[in-house]
Amino acid sequence: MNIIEARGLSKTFKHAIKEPGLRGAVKHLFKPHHVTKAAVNRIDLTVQAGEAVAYVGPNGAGKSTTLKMLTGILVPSSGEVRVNGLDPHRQRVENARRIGAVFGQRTQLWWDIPIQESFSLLKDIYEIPAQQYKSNLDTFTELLGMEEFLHLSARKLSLGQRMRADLAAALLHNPDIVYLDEPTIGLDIAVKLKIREFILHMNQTQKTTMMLTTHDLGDIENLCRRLVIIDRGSIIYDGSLQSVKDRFAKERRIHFQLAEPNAVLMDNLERDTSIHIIQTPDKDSDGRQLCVSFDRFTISASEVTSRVMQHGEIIDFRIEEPDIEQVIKAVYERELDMSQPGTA
Ligand SMILES: Nc1ncnc2c1ncn2[C@@H]1O[C@H](COP(=O)(O)OP(=O)(O)OP(=O)(O)O)[C@@H](O)[C@H]1O
Repeated sequence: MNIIEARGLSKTFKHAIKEPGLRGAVKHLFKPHHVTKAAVNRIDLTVQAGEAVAYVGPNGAGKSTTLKMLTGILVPSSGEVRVNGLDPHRQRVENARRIGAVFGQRTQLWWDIPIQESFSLLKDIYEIPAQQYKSNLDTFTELLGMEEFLHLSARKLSLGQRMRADLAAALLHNPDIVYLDEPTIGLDIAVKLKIREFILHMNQTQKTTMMLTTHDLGDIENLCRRLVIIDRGSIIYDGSLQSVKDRFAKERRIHFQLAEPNAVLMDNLERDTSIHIIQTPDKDSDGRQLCVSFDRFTISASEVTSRVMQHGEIIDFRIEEPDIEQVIKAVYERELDMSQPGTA
């Protein structure tokens, strides 16, 4: 079942163009000049109930604007969107009952009252049955380690404590779908792991659909099998994290353990234009470790291995997994053409 369905969804914003200085301000007052810019440009997106989707892209790509349209905060300029069969903006109240949202930079908790009181207010607002409320609160307190700060007000919490409380607040009413905008931003590794475990737990046990925007690749690798990349308002990739690696990680590395130091092999590799030596056997090593890199769209791993084997005996070898961080960085920096499938 599709829980999110967006077709041709767009949002444009009008930006005022002012000349600098007082003259520009006066001129703008009498003859305002605006340009219209598409923050989200005709995106199609469907998400199945129970999926965990990472929605990523460089700064200003349109991630938050998309989430705001899905939550009903912003009205789309054009296109269609349905969440749980509802129009998120027109049926905002009904939609809000069935979703949860965590925006890393803001809190939905009351600033000056104890966290447990905030939770209790949410119980009344969402009309959560007493038993469900108690069971969720107990489970969340345990999983997120909230016991020690339940009596404190949001104002007094550290960022990590507040994020845990915000996450609990967003899920207390058992929403079908939760939007998480940078849920681990600025957190230390221990809290990050706790939050990831909790998200994973809710996704797996309650089948809560998770839609997550993040710049933290650890969040993506640990939580989401599906990756949607948006750039300049358009979706440029929608697929698995693994296939991003398979299709776009150009450079591969192989680590060889040689039977013995081998000058002839090294000479041959130095002359081979498709293979680059990363780590030459030197005085510090025993001369038997060799690491080479190659462009996998130009030459295959088996061909590299066979070229090495032509000149020397190999005891062992290991192909290094491509670094997803480097791939995503290349996508953001527009070094990769996402419309071109890989050749291998
Ligand atoms: N209320 C607004 N008025 C005018 N322009 C806006 C508004 N909100 C967003 N924009 C513009 O829309 C574009 C997309 O912004 P958005 O916040 O969706 O990006 P993002 O992908 O979430 O970025 P980030 O990773 O930096 O949070 C940006 O160019 C931004 O300046």
